[in-house]
Amino acid sequence: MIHPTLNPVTLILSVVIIFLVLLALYGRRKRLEKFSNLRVLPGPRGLPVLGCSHIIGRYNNPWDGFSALRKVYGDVYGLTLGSRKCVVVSSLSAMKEVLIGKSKDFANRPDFLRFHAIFRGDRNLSIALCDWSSKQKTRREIAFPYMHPKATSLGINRMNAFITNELQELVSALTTVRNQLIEPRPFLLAATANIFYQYLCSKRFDPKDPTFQRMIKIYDVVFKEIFQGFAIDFMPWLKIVYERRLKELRNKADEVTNLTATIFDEHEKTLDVENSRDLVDMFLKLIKEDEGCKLSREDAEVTMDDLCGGHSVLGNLWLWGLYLVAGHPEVKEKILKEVSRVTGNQRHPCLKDKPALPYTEAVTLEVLRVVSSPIIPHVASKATSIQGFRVLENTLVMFNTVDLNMDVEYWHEPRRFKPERFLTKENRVLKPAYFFPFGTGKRTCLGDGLVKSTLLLGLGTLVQMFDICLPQGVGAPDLNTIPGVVVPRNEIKLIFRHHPDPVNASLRDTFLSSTP
Ligand code: HEM
Repeated sequence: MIHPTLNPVTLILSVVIIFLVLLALYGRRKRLEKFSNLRVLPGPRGLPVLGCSHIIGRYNNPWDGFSALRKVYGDVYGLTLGSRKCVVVSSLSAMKEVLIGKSKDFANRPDFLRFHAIFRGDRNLSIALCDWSSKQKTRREIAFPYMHPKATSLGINRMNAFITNELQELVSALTTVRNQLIEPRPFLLAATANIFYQYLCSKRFDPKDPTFQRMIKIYDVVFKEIFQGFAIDFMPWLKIVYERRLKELRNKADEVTNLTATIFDEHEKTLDVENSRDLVDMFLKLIKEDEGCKLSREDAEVTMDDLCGGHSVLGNLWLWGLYLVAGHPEVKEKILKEVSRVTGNQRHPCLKDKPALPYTEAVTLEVLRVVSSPIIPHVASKATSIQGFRVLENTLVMFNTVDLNMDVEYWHEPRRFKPERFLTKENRVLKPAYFFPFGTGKRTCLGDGLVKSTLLLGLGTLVQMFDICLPQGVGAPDLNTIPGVVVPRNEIKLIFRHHPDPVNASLRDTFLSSTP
């Protein structure tokens, strides 16, 4: 019997609402059932507001903190940093599960306020720090082949030409300060910036151009920002305190943005869709011709900011490389011997020489291992699991590659700088599957080709031309303090001496006659 105050419409609505509530409850139960087979992540208990930030904050290098916690909680553990749920993965199988096996579940990036500030207020404009989307798929599909030219292609010839020309410029610049104790960083950054701008945008700057120098400085600041963890990342309510700093960062990034916009304007005026000159042209062509294309000019510009900014990462890695080589005279000797044999010291090495330079290539891999650049954190786009542990949506995943690259299970004497570990008995380069310095899977690095090529020729050429030395009284690099520290904490100083005769005498004379 219908209640006298209940009309049929109200009744039907009530039934529908009850049905929907039951359905939602059933769905939730099903999800919980699916999840109930999963284990709860072990990990330290956090404090209100701070989470476990106070534990990690005790260490000089956060990766030391994450490694210490691994000893207590295992290869996969959870912790909160501020208000963010995080998982730290340290074993090879867990990393592969996240990056390859479940790459779809973990394809997003952290939503840090700093990342928005660096990329025009919207990190999704950037290619490295955006969440996964069809737009990201499109721009990776264009950028990836361009950044990885085939061995016999025109692209590799261009890459080789830009690298070798800039190395000549660099040798000239270093010749003017030979035998002096110098900070090589600005020299290296100018060289890598010009390699990148030429390869990506067909643009070369005079190293003394103030706009160029300012741009390099800005990228240096921005790059340091990206690689440092800040309280605001995990406690976004600190925004009020950081407001000024975020604004400064945004203003700096805007200067670079203006430069890129000018480069795009110049390209647009002379665009020939049949003959793309570079990656800028390829993006402009796509935007012009493909009506359904989700990529805007702003997306393309910020993508270029992002890729060109990679020169700063490479400059720092190269600096670490020179420091490590200078601190290991036996390695320096072997590079010199190999390069001299291959070039006869009548020329500098080029990319065609790569197969004949296995030792120098092994040195580049050893530099990458020792420096152990962290993989940019990933974020779970849905509730999922790692190694049977429950992981909630929006959880941030950090990869402890420092532990992996220093694990005695994989590496003999991991805290020693030994390039030979990457060589087979037949003197061939072998990169083991447990070593992936550029990440792996859906969001793997786009710059690895340029990085490996520049580092190979950069180390080979500079060792060929100079006896690179540490300052007197400075001991060999301490391999306990370098891993995970992408930007050297203290400015590295080196001396570039000319080799005594007869090593590369003719090459050296070329530079001496052309420099004051
Ligand atoms: C100098 C040494 C470098 C190292 C060791 C390095 C390493 C890495 C790593 C580990 C990742 C994360 C992969 C992942 O999340 O799974 C990454 C991402 C990325 N790298 Fe590099 N990188 C280097 C230089 C560069 C350079 C020079 C460029 C630019 C040309 C570049 C462009 C990128 C981009 C765009 C991504 C993000 C890709 C995406 O999210 O889809 N990297 N890199």
